[in-house]
This record gives sequence, C-alpha cells and structure tokens, in this order.
Amino acid sequence: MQEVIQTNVSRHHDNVLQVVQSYYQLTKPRIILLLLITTAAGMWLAAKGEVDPLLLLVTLTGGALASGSANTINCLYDRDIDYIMERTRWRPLPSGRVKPVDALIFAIALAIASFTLLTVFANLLTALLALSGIVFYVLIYTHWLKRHSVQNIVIGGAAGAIPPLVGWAAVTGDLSWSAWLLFAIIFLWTPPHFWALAMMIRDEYKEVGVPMLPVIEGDEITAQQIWIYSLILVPSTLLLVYPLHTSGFVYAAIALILGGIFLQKAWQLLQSPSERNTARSLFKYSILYLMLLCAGMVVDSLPVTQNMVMAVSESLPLGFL
Ligand code: HEM
Ligand SMILES: CC(C)=CCC/C(C)=C/CC/C(C)=C/COP(=O)(O)OP(=O)(O)O
Repeated sequence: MQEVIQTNVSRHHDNVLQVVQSYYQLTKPRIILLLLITTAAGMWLAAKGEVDPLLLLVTLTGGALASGSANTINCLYDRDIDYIMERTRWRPLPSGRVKPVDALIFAIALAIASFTLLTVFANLLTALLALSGIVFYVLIYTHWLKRHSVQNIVIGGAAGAIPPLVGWAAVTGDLSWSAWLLFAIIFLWTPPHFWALAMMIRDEYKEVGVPMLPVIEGDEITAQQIWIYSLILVPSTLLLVYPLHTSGFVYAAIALILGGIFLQKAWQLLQSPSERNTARSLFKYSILYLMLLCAGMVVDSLPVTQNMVMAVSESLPLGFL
C-alpha cells in the first residue's frame, strides 16, 4: 500500500514537471537569453556603466515575459508547419503536450504580466516598446510576412531588434541615437544569422512552402546577401565609438576583432555557398558574436574600465590624439 501511494506521488511529480517543462519550451528560452543580453547592453550604455540592480531585474523579467509571450503565440500560429518539419515536430503544441487554448491563455497572461511589471516599475514607454515587440513579431512577421515574402526576416527582424530599445527606455525614459544604433546593429545582424541557418535547412522550409531566401533564390544569392549585410553590419558597430562617443577603445577593439571573424566566415560562405558546414559555422558564430559584442559594450562602459583607459592614456605620449 505504502509503495503504491509512493509511486503515485512520484508519478504526479513527474507529470507536474513535464507540464512545467512544456510551457517553458513554448517560450523558446535559449533565444530569450540572447534577447535579454541585448536588453542588458542597452541598459548599461544608457546608464553609462552604472545600472540600478533592481531596475535591471525588473526590466529583464518584463522583457523575458514579453518575448516568451511572443514566442508562444508564434508556436501556436505555426503549429501546422512545425508538425511537418523534423526540427520542430517535438515542440509542445505539434506533439500534443499542450492544448492550443492553454497556450493562448499562457501567452496572454505573460503579456499582461510583462506590461504591468514594466509600467509600474520602469515606465510606460518601456512597457509599450515590449508590447510593440510582441505585436510586430506576431502580426507583421509570423502572420503577414513569414509565409508570403522572401524578405520576411529582413522586415520581421525588426521585432528582434526592439529589446535593446526596451533596455534603454527603462533607464532614461526616452530613446537616443545610440539606442537606435543598437536597434540597427541587431536589424543588420539578423539576416546573416537566420539565412545561414536557412541554408542548412532549406529543404524543410521548401517542404512546408515557407519562402525563405535560400528556397526561392538558391545558395549563391543567399551567400551574396549575407555578405552584403555583414559588410554593412561590421562598420555600423563602430559608429557607437565615432561619431556617437557612447563607447570607447576597449569596445572598438572587441568590435573590430569580432567583426573581422564575422566577415571571414561570411567570405568563406561566399566562396562556397553550398557548403553546409560553412553555413553552420557562420550561424553558430553569429550567436557568439552578438553575445560577445554586447559583453564588450558592457565591459567598456564600466567605471573601472573607463578609469583604466584614462590611466593608460595619461601615461602614454598620446598628446597628438
Ligand atoms: C526574424 C528574425 C529571426 C529569425 C527568423 C530567427 C530564426 C531562428 C531559428 C529558426 C533558429 C533555430 C531555432 C531552433 O532550432 O529551434 C534560431 C536560433 C537562435 N536564434 Fe534566431 N532568429 C531571428 C532573430 C533572432 C534574434 C533577434 C535573436 C537574439 C538577439 C536570436 C537568437 C537566437 C539564438 C540564441 C538561437 C539559438 C537557439 C538554440 O541554441 O537552440 N534570433 N533563430
Ligand atoms: C521586445 C520583444 C518582446 C521582442 C520579441 C522579439 C522576438 C520574440 C524575436 C524572436 C525572433 C525569433 C526567434 C524568430 C524565430 O523565427 P521562426 O518563428 O521563423 O522560427 P521557427 O522556424 O523555429 O519557428
């Protein structure tokens, strides 16, 4: 008897865990992590290296709730094609672990929680920006463009570029040129990030009729487009140093090195567009690139770094600069 009760309790435990896990997966948590890193970078730049820890916690939580809501609605909308594609078949909705109506309630709850948290503890602009991220991602990208335009992720990518604006607005209550430059950097980063992946899984998108660039135009044109966006992206990251003067030498050095590697990988892909491993390498690197670029912005903005740069520059004969 004792044993039966114990088995039932542990089975119940496993079930609860599985349900929690399924809802967690609906939010696409690994993507949220990078979105939050870009939000944090926006906060550090806006606060010139000294961020209020409580505001950081509130903003990242609000941002995570908003992105989780957007991703859940995307999973709900795309469940038909996700069921067909190998890569996405295991997701909670196509595999039947979560009911569509429950996913919708979950997404609405997340959006309301995000909006309330950000309005009360940050400001209205921050809350509205996060909400606009959800609306743009769901309506413009998922509903309007994803299945109908070959430019889907170029325009739709604007949603993924909103998180640093959220971070900036949380600190200052408004948006500046530097905030919009962060937006532009992620906007330009998205096509190489996504098209490199799309080149690897072109056949799956073709099967479900999603008009991704490699499906419609082929590998060569896609590699060319990736190269063009990369060529604009890397110099753009340096505008933060000049003329905006928001970041300094440390960031400039990091951005140059990271950008050099990005261009090298994009160049390799341009040379051999149908090489899957080259595309995979660029896709993986794109994620590391954005993480480290944001880390570079944060490190550069810290008072300790600024003091060190000042000390070094004073001890060097750099009067001509
Ligand atoms: C329209 C814009 C974008 C599209 C279409 C897109 C698409 C994708 C896809 C299809 C994957 C593979 C995910 C999977 O296997 O389930 C992926 C991975 C990823 N994306 Fe994007 N992405 C976009 C923008 C972004 C943005 C703005 C960020 C963050 C700043 C981001 C961060 C990531 C990360 C971190 C991964 C790896 C996730 C993992 O480890 O599984 N993406 N992206
Ligand atoms: C401020 C705020 C809330 C912003 C939200 C922006 C957001 C959630 C961006 C995510 C971008 C992304 C993961 C696209 C996946 O595309 P997909 O649906 O084509 O990928 P799939 O084929 O894997 O489903």
